[in-house]
Amino acid sequence: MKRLTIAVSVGCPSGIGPEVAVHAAANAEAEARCVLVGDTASLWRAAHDGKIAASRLRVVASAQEIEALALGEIGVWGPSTQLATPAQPGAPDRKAGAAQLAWVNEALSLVQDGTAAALVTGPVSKLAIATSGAPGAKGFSGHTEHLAARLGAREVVMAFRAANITTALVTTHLPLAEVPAAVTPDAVATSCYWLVRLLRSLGMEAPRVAVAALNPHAGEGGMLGIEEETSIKPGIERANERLAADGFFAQLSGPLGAETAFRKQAAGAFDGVVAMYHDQATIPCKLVGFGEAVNVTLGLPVIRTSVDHGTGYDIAGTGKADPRGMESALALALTLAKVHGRASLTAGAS
Ligand SMILES: NC(=O)c1ccc[n+]([C@@H]2O[C@H](COP(=O)([O-])OP(=O)(O)OC[C@H]3O[C@@H](n4cnc5c(N)ncnc54)[C@H](O)[C@@H]3O)[C@@H](O)[C@H]2O)c1
Ligand SMILES: N[C@H](C(=O)O)[C@H](O)COP(=O)(O)O
Repeated sequence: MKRLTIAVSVGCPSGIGPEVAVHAAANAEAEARCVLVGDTASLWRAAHDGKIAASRLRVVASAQEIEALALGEIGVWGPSTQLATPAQPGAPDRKAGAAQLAWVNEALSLVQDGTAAALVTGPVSKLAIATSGAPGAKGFSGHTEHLAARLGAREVVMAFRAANITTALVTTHLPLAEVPAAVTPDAVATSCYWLVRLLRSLGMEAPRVAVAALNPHAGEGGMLGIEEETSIKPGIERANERLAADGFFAQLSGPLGAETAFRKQAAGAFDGVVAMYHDQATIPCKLVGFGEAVNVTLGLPVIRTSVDHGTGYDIAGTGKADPRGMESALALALTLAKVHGRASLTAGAS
């Protein structure tokens, strides 16, 4: 059996990231060799609290040591940045913000240098990172934007996959007031294109995709907004042209009222929905799949998935955190790595 290494940045050490990461790594498919990147003391405490034998955690410091991990062993990346003072569950310390960002970058490096096949990220505090003063942290608004900038990705699309909802966003971490201007034909086309690519990677040869409207009732013939005519319809046309040029077939429908698009997808009429803004996608997705939905970044030169939930400070260290989101994130990363190899869903690769 060929095993693939998945590098996992564990997220805020005062949140539920370390516990869900250790738990999910302990239950991961045999083909996934997990290497956790975070504060070692927090990881050992999470294993102890989660009743996972400490003997299953092994500190590794090189690609060779990772390769040598036995079935059932969980790698802990020894060169990870360490905290100067122990993290307190549920009591985030902004000083840990720099470490959270460092772990993302360190786990990414393992993918970039070929040691790992995919990156899975645990939940971070955006505020702690953005205010940490660490190089590259100012203005941190999420992994999606950070990874795109760090990797020089020309296009990046945030997507979520739950049991019966798969959705890609046209805009991500943006104040709502700035959304209409950001819903451009190009942005709509990019999101449609990458959602089709994701669905194809998951085995759908001719995905059926609904493109949501921005305005109530799809603009009601212009009475309730014009973006459907000025941006979304031209965006769908551009997406169809790009997909055809790349030899990909898909049925793009829309703009459809967002409520209709998601309701029909949940009922099986569509394989995916393109959403115009963050909460238009995350509310339905997390309503039906919270705790097990996966956040996946499309367009990067690496495979990156993540949990759909946040740092859960109110339950950190209590044993209440549901690890299924991290388990699903590991499983999707493994699936994509098997389909694409390390090269990921990059433009040009099919
Ligand atoms: N992938 C990420 O890095 C990511 C994702 C979402 C939010 N965040 C960040 O997390 C912080 C807190 O955000 P929030 O309060 O909006 O969302 P949250 O997901 O942390 O918490 C919302 C509620 O859901 C519960 N919850 C979350 N995960 C759970 C799990 N696995 N099992 C059981 N219950 C769970 C929490 O206890 C809380 O009551 C913010 O800083 C936000 O930016 C990070
Ligand atoms: N938008 C995500 C969610 O709602 O779950 C979350 O904020 C994390 O986003 P990044 O993957 O960009 O950090």
